Amino acid sequence: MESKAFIVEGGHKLSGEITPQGAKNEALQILCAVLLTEEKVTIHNIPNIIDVMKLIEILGDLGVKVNKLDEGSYEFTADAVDIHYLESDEFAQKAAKLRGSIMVLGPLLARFGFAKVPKPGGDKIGRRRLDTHFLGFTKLGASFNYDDRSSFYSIDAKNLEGKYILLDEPSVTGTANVIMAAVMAKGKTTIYNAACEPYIKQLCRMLNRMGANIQGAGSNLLEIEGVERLGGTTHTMLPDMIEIGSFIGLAAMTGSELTIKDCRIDELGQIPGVFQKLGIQMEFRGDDIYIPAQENYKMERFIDGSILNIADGPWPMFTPDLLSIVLVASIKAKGTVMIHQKMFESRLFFVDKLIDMGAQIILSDPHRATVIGSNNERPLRGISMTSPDIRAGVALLIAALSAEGKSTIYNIEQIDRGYQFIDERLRALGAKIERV
Ligand SMILES: CC(=O)N[C@H]1[C@@H](OP(=O)(O)OP(=O)(O)OC[C@H]2O[C@@H](n3ccc(=O)[nH]c3=O)[C@H](O)[C@@H]2O)O[C@H](CO)[C@@H](O)[C@@H]1O
Ligand SMILES: C=C(OP(=O)(O)O)C(=O)O
Repeated sequence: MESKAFIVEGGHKLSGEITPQGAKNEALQILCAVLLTEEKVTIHNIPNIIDVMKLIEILGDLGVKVNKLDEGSYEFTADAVDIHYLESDEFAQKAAKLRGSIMVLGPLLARFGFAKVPKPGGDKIGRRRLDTHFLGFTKLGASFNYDDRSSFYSIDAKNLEGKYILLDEPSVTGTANVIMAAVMAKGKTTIYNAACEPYIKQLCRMLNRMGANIQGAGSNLLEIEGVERLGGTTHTMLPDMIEIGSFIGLAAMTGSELTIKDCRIDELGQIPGVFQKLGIQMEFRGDDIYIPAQENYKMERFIDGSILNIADGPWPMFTPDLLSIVLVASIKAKGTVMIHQKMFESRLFFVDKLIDMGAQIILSDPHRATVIGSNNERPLRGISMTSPDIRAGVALLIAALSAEGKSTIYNIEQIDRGYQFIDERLRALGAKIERV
């Protein structure tokens, strides 16, 4: 995709049904896990987004046979991995473009005793340290080196041995990496303070189907009994919960009646409840979320009458990836809310664009923004803006679709990194978006 901007004509109501794509952050883990076996792994519901396609390309370059079966369905066979590819300039360039590339480390270490990656890419949303990954690998017996000049992290180990590992923080990609390193280690590994997102649960389920022995999936205490080898399997990605949350925010801000199909509501944790706290009505119809057209909605207060505060935290707390969407959805509500982004320090700066559009927001510091909702009395106005990161990008797109007049959003590669054909899918609901 060569395009650079979306031109959005705001103020149109959307309506209809939309089906979420497969989960981006699950896909990045699951794709790396195909490196753990020389047998065929079939994966369904793979989202067609930039980050995922880049990772598939890297797997292919590493020698994994990639066979596309259908839209979103692929077979992978890692029976001839060329570990020397990790030394190439091409790998350095490609792997540095996405966050997910860091998760080739665990499986390559488990299978080949060596791995390296450049400093990974992903959103520039504050410091994104990787200590947890290397703390885990070194506990299992690997030696670790960081080359400051080339920005390459490398690890190697003749043998990995199961250990008790208390993670310093429940890092999502860190937990996935340590699990993948531990599944074929000798003996028992216990990971405490593990991340427990549905993504990690899905990864554990997949690995168990491949022959691993992991107990505790979905909790913060994982017990892994090492096995000799893993075999092939078939895996289907969950619907992307961040897309689901984004569509709830979109429906609310544009006053649209939308049905979000096949949501796996059982795996959404706090997500629907947080949007309901903003006053957004929704109905669960089987596994669909129905959102009626709402001109007005009123934020709740806490039981003692104090002002609402919505903060992120490691799962099962509210995911940081949806705070930008919650923030934008609160602009139209009646009431006041403090949005507290605890985990990242540069994810709220996009609010200056919302302020330019007419929103009443006070950015108190890099972590906290207070939104004084308009009760739908002061519509936003369209402006030109640049998308700083994936979720802020979609938050700005939602704001633009709800605004009076025309907006231009630049740097939409950020949005395409994580939302599949978003312009096309929203046009089908009646949105006026042009890709230029
Ligand atoms: C490819 C991928 O899957 N990316 C996701 C993954 O990134 P990623 O795995 O990189 O994020 P981590 O879970 O490692 O940490 C995210 C940030 O939160 C901080 N932190 C973490 C735990 C904690 O208890 N306290 C704390 O402050 C970390 O220091 C870091 O700054 O998880 C993040 C947190 O859900 C999401 O935003 C990213 O979309
Ligand atoms: C921050 C995100 O992605 P990444 O970790 O790939 O930068 C995200 O998905 O919101």
